[in-house]
Amino acid sequence: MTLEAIRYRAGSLQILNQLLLPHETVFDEVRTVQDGYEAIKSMKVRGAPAIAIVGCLSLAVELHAGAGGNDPVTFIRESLCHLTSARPTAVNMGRAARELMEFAENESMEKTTEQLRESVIGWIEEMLERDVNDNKKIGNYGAQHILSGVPRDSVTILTHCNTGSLATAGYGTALGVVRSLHALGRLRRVYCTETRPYNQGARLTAYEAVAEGFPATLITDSMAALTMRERGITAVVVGADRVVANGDTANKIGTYQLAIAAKHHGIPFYVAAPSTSCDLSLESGRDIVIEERPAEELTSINGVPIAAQVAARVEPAGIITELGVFLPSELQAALTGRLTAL
Ligand SMILES: CSC[C@@H](O)[C@@H](O)C(=O)COP(=O)(O)O
Repeated sequence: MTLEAIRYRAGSLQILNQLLLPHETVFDEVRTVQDGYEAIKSMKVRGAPAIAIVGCLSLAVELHAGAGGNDPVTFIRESLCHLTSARPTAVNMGRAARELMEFAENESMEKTTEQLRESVIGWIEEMLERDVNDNKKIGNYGAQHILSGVPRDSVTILTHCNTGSLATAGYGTALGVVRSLHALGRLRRVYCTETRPYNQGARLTAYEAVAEGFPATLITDSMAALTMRERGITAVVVGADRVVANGDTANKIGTYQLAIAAKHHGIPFYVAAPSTSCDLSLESGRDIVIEERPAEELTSINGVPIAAQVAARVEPAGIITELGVFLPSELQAALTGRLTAL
């Protein structure tokens, strides 16, 4: 079974409102490009591939109703530009916009406006099917690769954020690898990080794991390094919002520290992403525009304030004890009385 997050038929689009999960299953109607933009911006729909698919499908629905009149190309261009601005870090929407615009401009040279609308809708509808097929291949490649290192054993995976059916047209990317391992009977357990501040791991990945029957354990983000040390993690597998030419990857906040902890523990770290998430026009990760979300997403949960409104930054330079201030390397000596603070 695979969860359904996008319901589409010609002229009609409904999306599962992921802000209400796991408590409520509500499908919202998307009738216009503006509805699509708002659903993406507010994160009713999220995950790089799903953002692009829902954005483009919202355009398909409006085109089906005749939007753009005698000049659909201008309408398509303005709509794609608007949709791309909703979540800039995930490259899939921007890339789909570029490719679709090129297609629409070519089609407009030899087709009537009605034919143009139809062929653009057809192009968009293919995105849905392509994404599911790509994800199944990612799942298969990833599972086979990970299993090649452990020929007989089951494996334990740690993943971050939500990269499953809810973040794609179906099957998932990093969670697709987990899904394939489970289907092969080789998944011992998947550890899912809660993924603060928006809790996609706790609200969405844990929900998918229960729905699909994966053996899963939810951990706080702060438990990840210890889990790597104590729980026999075979591999860390995460998704991507954008992978650039040198392999640098932008993904949900917290991915960087997982990569560092994995390296420290000698655990292989994989990024599972379709080629539509790759952006070879950028040389390094420093060129990626990183989306800044509202501070309230950290200081409240579902509108309930949970924190004082301060800006905090932690850069520990030593360990301050009642005996004095010590470097980590000095602590043992300090606590056993062999060293005194200056
Ligand atoms: C297949 S989803 C790939 C990425 O978009 C995913 O790893 C991720 O970080 C999602 O973040 P989100 O902020 O929930 O859109």
